[in-house]
Amino acid sequence: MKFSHDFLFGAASASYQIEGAWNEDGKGETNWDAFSKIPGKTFEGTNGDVAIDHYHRYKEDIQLMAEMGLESYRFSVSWARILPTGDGEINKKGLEFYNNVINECLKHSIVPFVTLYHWDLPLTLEKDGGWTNKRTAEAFVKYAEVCFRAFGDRVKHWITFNETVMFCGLGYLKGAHPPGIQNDEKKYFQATHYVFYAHAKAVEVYKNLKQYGEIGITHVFLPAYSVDGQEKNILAARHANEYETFWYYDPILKGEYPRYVVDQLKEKGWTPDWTEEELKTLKQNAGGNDFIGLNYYQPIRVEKMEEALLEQEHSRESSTLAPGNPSFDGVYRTVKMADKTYTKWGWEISPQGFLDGLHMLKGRYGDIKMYVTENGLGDEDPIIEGEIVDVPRIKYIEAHLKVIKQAIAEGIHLKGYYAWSVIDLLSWLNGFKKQYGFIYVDHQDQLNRKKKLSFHWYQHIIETRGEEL
Ligand SMILES: C[C@@]1(C(=O)O)OC[C@H]2O[C@@H](O)[C@H](O)[C@@H](O)[C@H]2O1
Repeated sequence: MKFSHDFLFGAASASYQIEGAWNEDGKGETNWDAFSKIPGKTFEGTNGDVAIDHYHRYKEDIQLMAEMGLESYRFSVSWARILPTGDGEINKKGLEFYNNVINECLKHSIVPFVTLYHWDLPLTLEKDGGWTNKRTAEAFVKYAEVCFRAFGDRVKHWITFNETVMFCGLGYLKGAHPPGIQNDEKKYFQATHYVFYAHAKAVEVYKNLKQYGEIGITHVFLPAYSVDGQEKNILAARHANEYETFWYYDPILKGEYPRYVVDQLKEKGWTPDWTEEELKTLKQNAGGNDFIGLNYYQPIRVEKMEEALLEQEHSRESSTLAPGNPSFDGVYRTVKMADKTYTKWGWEISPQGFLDGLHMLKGRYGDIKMYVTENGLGDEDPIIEGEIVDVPRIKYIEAHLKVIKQAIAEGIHLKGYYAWSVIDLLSWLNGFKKQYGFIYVDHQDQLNRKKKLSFHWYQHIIETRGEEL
């Protein structure tokens, strides 16, 4: 059986990780431009000043995507190229660049799928409290409207935010991302709330513009499973799902926060300073979501933590989502299990975990349309006689596409798959060491691009619409 004709085979990237040109053509400075230059913050001091120079090589890159037969390209807009100070004057050169990228996609019949926020925040706003300040939420809504009006005649698929749990969790709990704050639960929950509020307002603005495209949000999908059948560990997995999944999906799809978490935040003094108007906005716009984007890489296996949580000193290494770490509140820890398989970065490889998780989501949220907006293998690809023979990536993606096909057959409303990433790019915490792409970038030879084995494999899958999977 083939994937249906309206299922999109895509691949993804993000502005800070590919563009470079960090201070060109009027672009404002971002939190990542500044944070990445603080000694010790990034792997081997890597940063996005040049990245893979997509800003100047986007035509070549999109041409390669066309050769792969890519049906859709998910990329993000750098807010600071459009509004250099976050909520001030529009930078026309910024609009011009993304118009060129969109037009280049359409020239090759590639559907642009645009993420408005993939972690690079204008520095002016970061310095003014970032996502813990409502000003940032209000500035985001203005920025989103500028993008809708500038690109919405050609862009019909919009993602507001990428992986809120990552930029809020790493920004305010682990300190591995800007603003580099550790263990501040109150700020963490406040930031997530203002992101959800900004999302709901952006949905409202988009629907009022009547551009008749679709809008949603992309979350990490990290289904938690108990390590065994013990009641205490089953409850620990429930706790993990409440904080890592339902806290993120409920306010978007139900328009209200999960009671389980709200009650506990109240006890601990972590409740966001929200207003009735903000909560009403979430409720009123929940129905406006056309889809939810899932970034699935792995499930987590959890057990109850018995010992008290000591104040955690986090590091970049302890922030790369490998198992064996306690949850921020010390209720559970993630566990690496002997009978599972893992990537070089310790992420479990579990297509079955994805399938089971999809049914959990459908059980809680009904028949909401879903896209897999990221899935892929972070690896150090083998090079044999000058060829990048990334067979592990082919096996990883093949296994997940098989499960996606099965999920659709079992009634899950999945309408697209975006591999992370279309091309090797800068990893926030792993520099250029952790590769995800179908296209190799040679940092020893002028960032020249080279097709990997997986490029040809994915080209065949798209051509045959996955019939043989
Ligand atoms: C943490 C990490 C990684 O480096 O493996 O997860 C997978 C992927 O998620 C994306 O949303 C990030 O933009 C990209 O940089 C990757 O980040």
